[in-house]
Amino acid sequence: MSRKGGYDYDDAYDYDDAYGYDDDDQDYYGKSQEEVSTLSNYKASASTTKTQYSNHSAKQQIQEEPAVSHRAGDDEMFAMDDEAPRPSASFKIGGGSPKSPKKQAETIPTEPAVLPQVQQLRAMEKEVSELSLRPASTSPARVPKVSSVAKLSAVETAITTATNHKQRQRPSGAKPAVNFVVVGHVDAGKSTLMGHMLYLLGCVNKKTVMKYKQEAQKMGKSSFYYAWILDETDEERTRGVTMDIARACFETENRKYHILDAPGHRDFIPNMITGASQSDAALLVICATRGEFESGFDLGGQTREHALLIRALGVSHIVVAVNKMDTIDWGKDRFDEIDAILRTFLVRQAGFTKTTFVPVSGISGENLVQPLPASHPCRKWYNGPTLIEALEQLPAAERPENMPLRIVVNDVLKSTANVLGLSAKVEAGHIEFGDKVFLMPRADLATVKGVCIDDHTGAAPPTMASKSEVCFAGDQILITLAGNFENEAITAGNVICRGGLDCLVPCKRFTVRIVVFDVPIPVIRGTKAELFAHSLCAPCTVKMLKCTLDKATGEVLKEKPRCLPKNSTALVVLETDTPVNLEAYSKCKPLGRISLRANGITIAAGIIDTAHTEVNAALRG
Ligand SMILES: Nc1nc2c(ncn2[C@@H]2O[C@H](COP(=O)(O)OP(=O)(O)OP(=O)(O)O)[C@@H](O)[C@H]2O)c(=O)[nH]1
Repeated sequence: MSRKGGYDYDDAYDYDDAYGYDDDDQDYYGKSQEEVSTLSNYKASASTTKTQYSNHSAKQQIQEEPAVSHRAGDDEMFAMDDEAPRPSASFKIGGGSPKSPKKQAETIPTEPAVLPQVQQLRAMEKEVSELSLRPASTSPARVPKVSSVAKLSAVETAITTATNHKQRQRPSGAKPAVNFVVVGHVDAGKSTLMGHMLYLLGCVNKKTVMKYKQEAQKMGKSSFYYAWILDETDEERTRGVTMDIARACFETENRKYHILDAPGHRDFIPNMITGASQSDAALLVICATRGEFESGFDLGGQTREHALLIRALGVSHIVVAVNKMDTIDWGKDRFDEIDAILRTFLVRQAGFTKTTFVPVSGISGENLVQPLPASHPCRKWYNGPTLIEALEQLPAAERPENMPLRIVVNDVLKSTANVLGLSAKVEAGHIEFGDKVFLMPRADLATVKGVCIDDHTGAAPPTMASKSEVCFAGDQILITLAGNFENEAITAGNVICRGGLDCLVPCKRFTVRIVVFDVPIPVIRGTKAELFAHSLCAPCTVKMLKCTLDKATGEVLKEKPRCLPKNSTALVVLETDTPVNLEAYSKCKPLGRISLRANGITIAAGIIDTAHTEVNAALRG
């Protein structure tokens, strides 16, 4: 890529152009409730799936944290009557909790720590998008070791084997799908809020919720029963902490939603990254309780880190749920205070252009689905949307449906020597029954025996695709493949592609444009890190520091710098220990975004400029 004249980096970078926003940032305050569309007829669509991401979950130890003082009291939960739960303005709180975010609190930085870097990253994205020459033909998984000799010949076969497929268009009447990740500081109430919303939308029946309520009470965790709708493992329920990404779907009149509920605890950031890298939008859940918002937002709090990460991973649309409003009596002053601090950060530092703030209570269900009644204290000062209305207003994402097929494997649901049942996301292209595909990086040839959108309704996750339909970019799918597989070798982070020119060639070496986060130790040649991208996690080494770049202009500041201090922007060469499924951002955005973590912190994020696939070039002439 030519850098003649420098990159067109500009502090006043136009996010609107790059992300399709309008200039008129809609503000819901002051809008009458009547102006906001009412969305009462949401259809129940599906329940939840917990994706098993073994590498980043249960084995990790959570540090002890002090008690949280603002919880729904165990004995003070509203009683569940025969009707759907009613919002309760007089809902009380109390009780203790085994965990709290307070330990992570330090000081709020006085100056924007990452603003230029994030802007720089956005500028990088824009530039490579413009330079794109042709349509490019869940917890992350450690890359398994593969035999390089066998793999090379298999990859050669894939590159030289064109696999035919039919051109397809998504039916024009199909509802757009929105994938959104739910993020926020530990204990902000993410799972409770989403679980309650699924219940109110009719995706989870009352019997199930009652069962969870009783079981949670027995375990002394009665305030967590809505969270149990998403937190399905015993360990999560005992600890009251989300550890893995939980998936769920629901459908409204206009949209299909796929939720990825991410863990808030910093030990599980890699799992959160997996969710974020598959999402079009984010729901950031903030705890309005005094002291808790501050803990989450201070340096080291996950509100800040999550927001920066999701933006760096290409998520540009965000809705902020200001949760636990019941703990502050739905006070306008506190809401405004949070809005002012957080909006400034999200816009100025993280680079989001449009942010919608919605006051809610996940535990009582207020303002999630039904508008607040006129007598509600919040209605004195808030006439904006309910949470579901705010989600309905997220723009539909553009889908690269006619690009070369790229399907990222999130989970292996069933695995035998001849059949694979996978949970996956189509990032580009489309797929249907009978298609011949390759499973990278091993380049195993496979035939699609079943593929369908993952919107199951059963309590337990399915193991196989139940039907066959054409699935397109953006769809979360279940797919069944027939072939000859080495079971252990198929993991999350594998990518399904076609052969020939559309083949995704695994490689180890990448030139990447990164922004360095607020790191205590500079990045140097030889720095070891974990590279995260889509569902992948691979050990890597910084092999070369090519140059540092000017934040404003993108011009080369210094060739071959000796180190990259915090907040710098640079072009580096990374090498993974084994070949991985990534490609240039200009060819496929979801496969071209990476973040680097070392010693438990995120040290950089960036986009792939070049994937050095020599074998690809040689074979294709
Ligand atoms: N008072 C009150 N308590 C809430 C509300 N929402 C959640 N909680 C409580 O906050 C605690 C944490 O809720 P979770 O839903 O597990 O929080 P989380 O953000 O999903 O937690 P992690 O995923 O582990 O970070 C539970 O005790 C909930 O009952 C709310 O709106 N009001």
